[in-house]
Amino acid sequence: MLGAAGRMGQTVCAAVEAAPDLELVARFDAGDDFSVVAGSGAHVAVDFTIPAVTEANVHALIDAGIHAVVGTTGWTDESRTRVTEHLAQAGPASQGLGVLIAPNFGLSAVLAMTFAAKAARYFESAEVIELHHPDKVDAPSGTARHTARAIAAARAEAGLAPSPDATESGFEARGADVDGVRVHAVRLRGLVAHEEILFGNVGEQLIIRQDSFDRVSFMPGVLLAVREVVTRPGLTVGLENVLDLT
Ligand SMILES: NC(=O)C1=CN([C@@H]2O[C@H](COP(=O)(O)OP(=O)(O)OC[C@H]3O[C@@H](n4cnc5c(N)ncnc54)[C@H](OP(=O)(O)O)[C@@H]3O)[C@@H](O)[C@H]2O)C=CC1
Ligand SMILES: O=C(O)C1=N[C@H](C(=O)O)C[C@H](O)C1
Repeated sequence: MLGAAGRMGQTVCAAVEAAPDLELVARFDAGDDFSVVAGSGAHVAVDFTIPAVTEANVHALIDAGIHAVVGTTGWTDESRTRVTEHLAQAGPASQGLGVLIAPNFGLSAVLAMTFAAKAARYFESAEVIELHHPDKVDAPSGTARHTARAIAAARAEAGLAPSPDATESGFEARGADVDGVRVHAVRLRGLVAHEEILFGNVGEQLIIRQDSFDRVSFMPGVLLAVREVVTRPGLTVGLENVLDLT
């Protein structure tokens, strides 16, 4: 487990230790030598660290011949491409390795994203609001970015015009622009991880909302990914692929 002492890391360690078919063989954190992982005999590593280090961790795991399940945010098209290329060029010890990166392992979040992508083509307006605990270091959330990109792709495929918006000044109040979809981030003590996707037409509105009230909500998805990644060579992005929701 990479990031073992973190909020997600501790929860994953407990879930793995409670799973009869899995064994926790190494806990790795900031300042530790990577030999803790490389020499552990691990088949699969789970990374919940920080955006600044997660890509380097994945490259080190590929070099060590260890499959990777990644929940850490901060991934870009470029960093994902580098992982795909590394997997393709990997030596004999790393042949057939799988890397599964998911912006969200919660079933409610994965379903919300899937439903939003399906709904996107039918509405003139679409915006995303993500709401999180105030200790989160990045904004907007990886989940909200993934959601907005999927909405944008569906809108583009359907030939929709940009969401109407007459705003002339004060654009900073309109949230981040993710591929033309506005994303708003709330940070509030008491929250864990929540997302609302709003769609509007003249005279009607659809709101899709999901709430992770506890980090245990991510664990079935993380454990499913740990079991599945060994059967999926190459890079997989999004748990929706494992759940057959695409
Ligand atoms: N995909 C999903 O379903 C979910 C994704 N996340 C994402 O997971 C990530 C972690 O979230 P969370 O657990 O809340 O964050 P935390 O800050 O609680 O945990 C991060 C952990 O990573 C450790 N760390 C920092 N640098 C390194 C390093 N170089 N090598 C190894 N470990 C390091 C930190 O140690 P230290 O504190 O000593 O620096 C800390 O223990 C975030 O990007 C978050 O957005 C979160 C929840 C669900
Ligand atoms: O930092 C968090 O807590 C979470 N991060 C992920 C994200 O940025 O989407 C997943 C979930 O929202 C919790």
